[in-house]
Parts: sequence; C-alpha cells; structure tokens
Amino acid sequence: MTAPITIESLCHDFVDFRALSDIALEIDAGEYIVLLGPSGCGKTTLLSILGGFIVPTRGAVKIGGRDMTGVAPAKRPTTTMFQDYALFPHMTLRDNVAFGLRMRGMARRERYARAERLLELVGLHGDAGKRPHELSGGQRQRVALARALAVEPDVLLLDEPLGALDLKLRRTMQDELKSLQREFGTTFIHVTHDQEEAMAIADRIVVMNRGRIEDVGPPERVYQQPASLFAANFMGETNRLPATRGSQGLETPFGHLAPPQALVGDGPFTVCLRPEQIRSGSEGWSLGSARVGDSAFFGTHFRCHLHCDDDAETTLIAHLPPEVQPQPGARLTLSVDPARLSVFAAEESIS
Ligand SMILES: Nc1ncnc2c1ncn2[C@@H]1O[C@H](COP(=O)(O)OP(=O)(O)OP(=O)(O)O)[C@@H](O)[C@H]1O
Repeated sequence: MTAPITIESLCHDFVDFRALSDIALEIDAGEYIVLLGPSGCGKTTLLSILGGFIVPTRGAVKIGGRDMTGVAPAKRPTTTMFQDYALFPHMTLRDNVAFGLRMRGMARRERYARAERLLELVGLHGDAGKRPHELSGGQRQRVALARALAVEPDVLLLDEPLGALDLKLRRTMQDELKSLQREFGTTFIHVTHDQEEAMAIADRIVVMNRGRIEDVGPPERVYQQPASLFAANFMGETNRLPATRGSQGLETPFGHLAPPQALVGDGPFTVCLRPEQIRSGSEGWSLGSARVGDSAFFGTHFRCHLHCDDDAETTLIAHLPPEVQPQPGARLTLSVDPARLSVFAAEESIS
C-alpha cells in the first residue's frame, strides 16, 4: 500500500518564531524522499506535521488525495519511526514488532506470524524471543523498522533513523533501508542532516534552510546543478569564486568566463566549482597556474589545497586523480569545464 502526498502552502509558527514558510511539495507514491538541512531548518517540524503530531498554522497535507486536516496520528496512513526507536524494553522483539497489529485487533497467531516474517526480513531471524537490551544499536534500529513496517503504512516517516549508529553501520543500514523500501513499495520520508546519507539513499532530496525549501531533485541534479548557493554549499564541498558582470560575460579573478546559463541580475555573482571539476591541464576554462599546498590521499583521489598565481587571495580545493601525483610545492596548470559551473547572485545567504 502506498500513496502520493501533496503539501500545499504549509506554514508553521511556534509562538513568535516561523519554523516553516510556504512549503509546497508533491511526493509520488513509493518515492524515497530525504529532507536534508542544517539543525533548526524545520525538517522535524515538517515530518511532525505529516504525521499529525503538529497542527500547521496554515496550509494543508493530502495523502492519497485525502485532506489530513484534523486527522489524528493514529488515523493517518502514516507511521513514524522516532530517533530513539521507542522500543518497549519489557517486551520481546516479537511483541514489539506485533504491537501495532495487536492495537488493530489482529489475532495473536496471525500477528506473530507477520512479526516473525518481518524480523526475518531485517536479518533478526531466531531473535524473536530476545528483549531490546540484548541487542546492539543497529539491531534495535532493525527492530524499530520491522515494527514500523508491520502495520503496512502507506507512508513511513523516519526522523534521523541512523543518527545513533557508527559510520560503518550507518552505511550498511542505508543500503538496507533502501532495499526494504523498494521491496515494500512504501513511500519513505527520511530526515537527516548528513548530505552523504541523503545522496546514498534518496530518489529525491529536499534541501531545506530556515524553514524554506531551497531545492528539490534527484541527488545527481541537486549536486551538479544546485538551485541556490545554499544548496550548492550544503550538498558537499564547493569552491566559490567572486565574479562581476563584464562585457564578455563574467569577470573573475581568473579572467573572462562565458556563464553556463543566462545571468539573472546585475551581480555581483558567485561561481561555484566542485573540487572534482578542477583539472590539471589546459583544456577548457583556464584557472592559470597554482602551487600545491597541503595534500592528502583518499584512495580514489588526492585532496589538494592549490594556491593560485593569478589571484593570491584564492586557494582552491581540488580532487586530483592519483596519477597527477600532486607533491606539495609542485606547480600545476589548472582548468575547468565551464559548462559544469553554477553561478548565483553573490548576496544570497549561505548560512
Ligand atoms: N516546540 C517548539 N517551540 C518553539 N520553537 C520550536 C519548537 N520546536 C522547534 N522549534 C524551533 O523551530 C525550528 C525548527 O525546528 P526543527 O526541530 O523542525 O528543526 P530540524 O531541522 O529538525 O533540526 P534538528 O536537525 O536539530 O532536529 C528550530 O529553530 C527550533 O528551535
């Protein structure tokens, strides 16, 4: 079971603080959506409104075409998986997973059968009789997921579901969450402030900042062509070059540049270039020559600080392939593909 969601002109004020402004979003049935943004940007507030735990100041949420205004959390086709998993410590895993089914009046034999099936699906076959304190953090997370999926919600809301796990387990669980979501076809809405997690898992990422949506799209698009300077900055490392409008396009510390898209406004502008877009060589838009500063090897690339000759103020971060062998102090000729740059009005806030 799954359902599309429409969020219309949603605003929310906490007394005199506006936590959400004009949120509008269409979510397809069965999509994996990640709400991404810094602490305090309104992700949890939006999730809580979808789950029915907060009544928005203005606007509406429709799930499967049905207006959710005034519908209590338990009556919604949503289930929320909270950050602390909220497992019942005195109950076995089987009873924890079957809890929601019991509340719905499902007979014991049937609910236990479903609980066992779900525990098997999340890799805890044979552990049904254990209690939560006997499990690791990752296993508890799996039980919480099994419990949330047991009631077959149309929409599963997950608030920082992997926040308590170490990095390695996080990565494993990201893969598992995604494959379970595919298997069930349930719409997942997952809150995180971890950009790598969002990229690894989402069909579409919703980048939020100060209660507003900055960008919505598939991870590759949001990373490569972010809709705002904030989104560019939040979706991974980026170099920012100051630029002004000139007779030949953009004037930058590295000379003229034909902008990849029509410029809006008079400037000043900020040109964003990702570290991996900077190349050693002279093909494309020249960034002149630079001296290699600190450099660290990351397996697939060297992450280098490059001190530019043409602009003493600018140090660029570049990811250069191992074959370049960038030694500190070495000189390199740098260039970048101008079609892959993003240009924004410089005054846009990125904080
Ligand atoms: N009950 C409340 N009363 C007053 N202000 C609140 C309340 N709940 C949240 N806020 C404020 O609303 C803003 C958005 O909070 P929210 O919890 O949605 O952010 P978030 O993006 O989920 O952050 P985090 O990643 O830290 O959980 C924050 O500035 C927060 O301080």
